[in-house]
Amino acid sequence: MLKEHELRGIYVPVVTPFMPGGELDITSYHQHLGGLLRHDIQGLVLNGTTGESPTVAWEEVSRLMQATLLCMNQHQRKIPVVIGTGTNDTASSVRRTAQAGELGADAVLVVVPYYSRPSLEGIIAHYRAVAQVGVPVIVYEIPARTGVRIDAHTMRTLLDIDGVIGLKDCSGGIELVSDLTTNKDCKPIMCGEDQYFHAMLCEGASGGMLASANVDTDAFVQVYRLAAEGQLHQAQAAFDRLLPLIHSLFKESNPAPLKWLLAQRGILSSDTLRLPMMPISGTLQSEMSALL
Ligand SMILES: O=C(O)C1=N[C@H](C(=O)O)C[C@H](O)C1
Repeated sequence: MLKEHELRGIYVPVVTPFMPGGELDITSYHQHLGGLLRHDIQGLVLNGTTGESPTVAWEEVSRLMQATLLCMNQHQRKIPVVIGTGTNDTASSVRRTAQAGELGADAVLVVVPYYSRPSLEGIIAHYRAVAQVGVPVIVYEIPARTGVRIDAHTMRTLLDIDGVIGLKDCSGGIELVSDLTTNKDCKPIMCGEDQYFHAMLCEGASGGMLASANVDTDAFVQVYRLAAEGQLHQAQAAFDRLLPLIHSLFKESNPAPLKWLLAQRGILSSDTLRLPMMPISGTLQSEMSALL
């Protein structure tokens, strides 16, 4: 089970590869994961937004986890695996969290319940119920996708829940992390907003769960390492070199640009997404060809 102090460094939210017909492509998954494990990353996230959780069935999450454990075994590299289990139904999130624990997850990533616009009391009760399962919980705040914004006061209440070990912050800026880290005992905050990675590290984030790290993994590891060593200017310079990549990867909905790039590089056999997600536009393809 993941401890608070292990929530640091680069965690890669892995893409879920599909065949052109939409079936899970475990061969591409193995190939991609094998490549990621060669880098000094601290963890993996399965079934996150980048893993297309809305269209991946739980039985497929289980196959992805089995493939992950096998691949780590083959590469003799065991790192923590976080599984996305959050939904907008508390009972289903609790059930999935228990199942993730049985599959061997070290922690679960639980998105703020979306769509039904629950009250803050409802959101707190949701996290209390999920945390009671006993698998460490990482709160996932992403208001642009959920339609609910958690203020710093409520976030402190969520982080105070026993069994919640930290936060993945995709709140759209650095205000939340700078507010929360004024408390030196704050639980770890992982940046999930790729373009603010360096800025969030400067504000006290402990690392990042970054879709872009599927691509230039070593460069993200280097930014983290330099910042952790206090070499903030060098970290900034290294991060600035990554910005064109990050901007391209988020010009259309993640993970469509990322899958296109990985397929062009021959890491995935196809850039297939499941509807309603669509492959990237021709305009973005031409623009991103420069990244090849
Ligand atoms: O996979 C995730 O979870 C991530 N989600 C964010 C998003 O797609 O908005 C981006 C982040 O890099 C990883």
